[in-house]
Amino acid sequence: MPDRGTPAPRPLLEVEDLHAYYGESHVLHGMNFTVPEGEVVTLLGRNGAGKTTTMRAIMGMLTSRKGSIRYDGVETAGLPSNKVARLGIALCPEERGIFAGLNVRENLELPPVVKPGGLTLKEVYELFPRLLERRDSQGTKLSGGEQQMLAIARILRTGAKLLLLDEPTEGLAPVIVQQIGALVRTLKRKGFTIVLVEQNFHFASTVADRHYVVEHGRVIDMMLNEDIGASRDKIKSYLGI
Ligand SMILES: Nc1ncnc2c1ncn2[C@@H]1O[C@H](COP(=O)(O)OP(=O)(O)OP(=O)(O)O)[C@@H](O)[C@H]1O
Repeated sequence: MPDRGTPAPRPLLEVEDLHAYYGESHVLHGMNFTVPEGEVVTLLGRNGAGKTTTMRAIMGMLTSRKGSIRYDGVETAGLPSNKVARLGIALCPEERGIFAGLNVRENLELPPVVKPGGLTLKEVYELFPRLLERRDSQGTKLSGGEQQMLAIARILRTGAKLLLLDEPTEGLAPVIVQQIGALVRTLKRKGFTIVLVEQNFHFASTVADRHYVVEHGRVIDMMLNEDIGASRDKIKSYLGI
């Protein structure tokens, strides 16, 4: 939790005047935000605001982009996604990307280790006991919550330190959303830095240190989670809820 009495932690990710395009369509119009090391930061905003596109641009998955993205002081805006991954950034996409024909263990064995420090299978199973129980089940047989856990577990295998989680609670029952919340808090305690795209503001407020509000491809506001009580009406109007 940021404390105004102490200096802010150093920024791990700095996005500056980021523009991105799909063909002729100009989608990000100068995104600016900073992610301090060790924080959980959310990108909040309505459908189509540009949150997923921002994650994909950070990951190097969009070729048509301009502006600056610095990770740990290194400019990454011109790098392809495999090089971005090797610096220690991983994306868990909204569609989860589980290999349906492979079982849990095989899905966990697939990701390449890009940096030392990735979780071993044993460590993954300690963190996700449910995945141990389900280790021989095929991807298609998993519940939505189990799939989401597997998708997050997979990126923890890589050794990444900055985790980009795109709508991890989407379509999940409240009890599973709570489990994802507990997981996010555990990952923060373990020292990961997390950027979370969320439409579920209630969930976001239970895990995040700060929130950036995205509208029409720009960040239009930033709020510390500790101040969120006073900003509730403003947020409701931003999100149309
Ligand atoms: N592959 C694509 N080709 C063309 N336009 C796209 C593509 N993906 C997204 N867009 C457009 O870019 C804009 C931003 O989309 P983006 O998915 O980043 O928004 P979002 O804030 O993540 O919303 P959502 O929650 O709906 O995913 C939208 O207008 C969307 O229609």
